[in-house]
Amino acid sequence: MLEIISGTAVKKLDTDFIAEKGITSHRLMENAAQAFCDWFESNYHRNDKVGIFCGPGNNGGDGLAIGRLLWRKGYDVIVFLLGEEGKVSADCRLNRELLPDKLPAISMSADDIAHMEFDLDVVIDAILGVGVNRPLGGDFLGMITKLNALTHVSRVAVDIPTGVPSDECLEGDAFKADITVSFQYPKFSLMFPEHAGYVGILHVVSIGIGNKFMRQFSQNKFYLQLKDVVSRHLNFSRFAHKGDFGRVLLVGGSYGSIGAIRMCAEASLRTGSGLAACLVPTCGVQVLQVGLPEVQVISSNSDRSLSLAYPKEGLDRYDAAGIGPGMGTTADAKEFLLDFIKTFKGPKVLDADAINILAQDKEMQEYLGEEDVLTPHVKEFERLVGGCQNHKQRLAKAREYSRQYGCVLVLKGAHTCISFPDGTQYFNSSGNKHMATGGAGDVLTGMITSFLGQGYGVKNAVLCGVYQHGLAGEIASEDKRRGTIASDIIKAIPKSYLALDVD
Ligand SMILES: NC(=O)C1=CN([C@@H]2O[C@H](COP(=O)(O)OP(=O)(O)OC[C@H]3O[C@@H](n4cnc5c(N)ncnc54)[C@H](OP(=O)(O)O)[C@@H]3O)[C@@H](O)[C@H]2O)[C@@H](O)CC1
Ligand SMILES: [K+]
Repeated sequence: MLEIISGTAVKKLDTDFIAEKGITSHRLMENAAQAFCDWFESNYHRNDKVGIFCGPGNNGGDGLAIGRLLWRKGYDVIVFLLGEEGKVSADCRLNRELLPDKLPAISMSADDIAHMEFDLDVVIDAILGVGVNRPLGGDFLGMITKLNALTHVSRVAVDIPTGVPSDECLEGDAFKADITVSFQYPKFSLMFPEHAGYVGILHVVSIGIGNKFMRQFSQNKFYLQLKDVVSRHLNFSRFAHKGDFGRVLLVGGSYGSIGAIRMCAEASLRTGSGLAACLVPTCGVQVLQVGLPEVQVISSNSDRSLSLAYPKEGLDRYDAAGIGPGMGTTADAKEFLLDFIKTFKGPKVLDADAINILAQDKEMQEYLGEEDVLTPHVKEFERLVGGCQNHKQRLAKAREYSRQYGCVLVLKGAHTCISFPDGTQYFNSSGNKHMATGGAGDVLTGMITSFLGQGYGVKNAVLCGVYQHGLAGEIASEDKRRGTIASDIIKAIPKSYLALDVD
């Protein structure tokens, strides 16, 4: 699994790796440039006009090597050089010298930056990488402002968009990439929503530094990819019966919000649960029985909201429970939740209104344990822990919350962050913007609950659930784009098993 290490550790990683492998730093830069070009070739045509903007450090060195390699492949390349002569790093200088004579390279003066017009199809930003140590100003800011204003170009950042610090939140402006191709591991700050408009779509390419080597820089932060979840899935034999696939109970719904629990239950079934039952107020019984004939429905003896008057016998029949979607936060619902948490002994996922209720009742949080999973979005999370200045602080608080209460915390977002009580954090790589739609969270709750019910350990259930939810979203939106709705994600769950090659 890919480690996410600090941007400031890169220099040491670089020198240690070079020393251990007995290679030159130039070779490592060449590997990086080659990895970028391999990705570039499968995404851009040779007749695209490519401008590569190269700064004075090693990020600029990468850009120069990329220019040389793309030019050799027949791309129409032009290189622009920025930065003071005195600051040019050794490998950057070497790559300047290696530029073929026929490859056009232009040193940009302050005057050029102000007045030059660019006629390009693709802009490659190799001005600054993880070495940025202050907000952009002067010529670099002028250049970035100009590049950001260009229309009808595709903007690609090398390693990290110029100006974005690798471990902190951006101050001031930065290059606004459509795509960022990051070397070896995603830099921590690429996970922050504050940087979404600068990073664009993130690709991580390997430059040959093995995981074993990266581990010594570990900060217990990992990037969750497809290959990391496949082996975490359980295999079921031909003789498996519905009991083996688990019985799950989805708890929630209130008058006008029965759809949430329906989506949650349907997602559980599509994820493979042998049996799904819903516990809802009576107003939801008919709706569910007609709308989703595969579920069993039990109800509390109250019409519009769940209440203490619910059937407690037989709860131990269920292997896992998902609680909260559409539940509301009425006094009845609060009483119900406290009682249910005390009564139900199996693993459970708490979502939506269950989290809102927990946030109002600190005492209830003391009942959380290692088999419990909380799945808040950012607003719900801040109701739990208080306001946060930025995502970096939010991630630190998520880690702390999980440690303090001994539960798993899934902070939902573009790179959903899963915090475990041992302090490890996993950042999800799957999913896309089209999943930002009502009900997508209910689907996730149903999926994680399903894996818990199928007998997955809590860690595997959450990692598999979060990754596959994103994958199903990607599949659903392939032909629907912004027209994707949560039910489409549910329908795509079976196909996501095909993509994972899990039967
Ligand atoms: N091990 C790896 O993973 C590998 C890493 N590789 C690559 O190396 C990159 C890191 O290279 P790097 O350390 O040379 O830093 P880089 O980002 O080029 O900038 C340094 C220059 O910027 C300057 N500067 C700073 N802030 C500034 C500002 N606001 N405005 C203006 N100037 C500013 C600073 O000078 P200063 O002004 O601070 O004296 C210095 O001159 C990394 O992102 C990746 O692309 C690959 O080659 C493969 C192996
Ligand atoms: K860059």
